Amino acid sequence: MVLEDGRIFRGTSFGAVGQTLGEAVFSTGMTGYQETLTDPSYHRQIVVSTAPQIGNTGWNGEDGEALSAGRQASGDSNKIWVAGYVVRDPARRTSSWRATGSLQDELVSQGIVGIAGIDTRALVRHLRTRGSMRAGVFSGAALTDDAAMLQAVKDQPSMLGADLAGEVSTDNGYIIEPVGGEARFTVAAIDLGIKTNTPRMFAQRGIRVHVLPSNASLEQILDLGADGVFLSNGPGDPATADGAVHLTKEVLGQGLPLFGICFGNQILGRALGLSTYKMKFGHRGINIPVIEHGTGRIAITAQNHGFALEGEAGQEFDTPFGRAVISHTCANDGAVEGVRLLDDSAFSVQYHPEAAAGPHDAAYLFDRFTSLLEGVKK
Ligand SMILES: NC(=O)CC[C@H](N)C(=O)O
Repeated sequence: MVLEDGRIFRGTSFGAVGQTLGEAVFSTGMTGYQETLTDPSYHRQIVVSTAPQIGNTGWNGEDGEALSAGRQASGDSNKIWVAGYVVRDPARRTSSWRATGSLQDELVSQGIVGIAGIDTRALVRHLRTRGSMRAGVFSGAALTDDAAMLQAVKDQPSMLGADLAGEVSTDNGYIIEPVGGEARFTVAAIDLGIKTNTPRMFAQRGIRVHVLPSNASLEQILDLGADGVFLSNGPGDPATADGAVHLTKEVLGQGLPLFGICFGNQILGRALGLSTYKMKFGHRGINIPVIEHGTGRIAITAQNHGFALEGEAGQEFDTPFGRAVISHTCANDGAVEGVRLLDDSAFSVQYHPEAAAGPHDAAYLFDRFTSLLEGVKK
């Protein structure tokens, strides 16, 4: 594994043999690697697991989060989106009643290049000190001399300025019906890299979800008779997502209820006039504490973001759509983790209340959105 600052880690091939390039980031989740690997937000990122042993539950047919890019048609949410995978000690044996195969075999069959046996603790400390950076993993015939590999790493585009939602979004809209069949509300979900569990959370609350491509228009949303709009998570630099920001302003102008997650939070924030920045090494894991201002309530959350909104805890500000507030911040470093309009008609969080993988502390946000739809409908 070659980092853009010239540091090299030598290990053994894990998964497919060959070459991969991406931004090296680390995740502190001790469980949930299948959800991480299939999360479209990880597109173009090489993920390093801080947990030393990975793979013991193998691979199964249920935990994939890659709903995007037409995967729903085949019911297969198991497309691996990470650019590469870095682990210390891969499990030699799969042990789970749900497993259909091993992690190693799945990486091979999907052509995902990885590396094992390196000092991941040293690598993570390096990324934490220097920040996330471009990297590459090379094995087999791709393993050339150090200077050539370093050049390949440096020749790739940076995550800063990367416009990636269109690469993971669905080409065609599709519908996910509510559990039980009877729809109380209809939500238009803008797919910027949507995870499988998000529409599932809506469906469990009696909501029919129309998943729309990232370039959907206000007319499409209005034609559906949507009661509300959802902005999904997704890869890339939110500063490039001008189309989604424009759509969000139109939706807010209509007074339609709006809810956003992660990339969706960055987009709502931008629509409200905030700017975004690239964090040093981001937040990726499933035990990250977030404070809700006003209530002081803390949620332990799942997160996966390398960018964040500018702002201060509890800060209120004027927008063309009414007054807004920085509603949530991270208890570890003060990063913005949520915004909302003070009239509660639009809100979003930087973390993952759909919790796949992760703790369920924040699931109430789906209930809050459902109540909002109820109130508006009444
Ligand atoms: N999970 C996400 O939606 C990530 C949002 C954005 N790509 C970031 O890295 O901050």
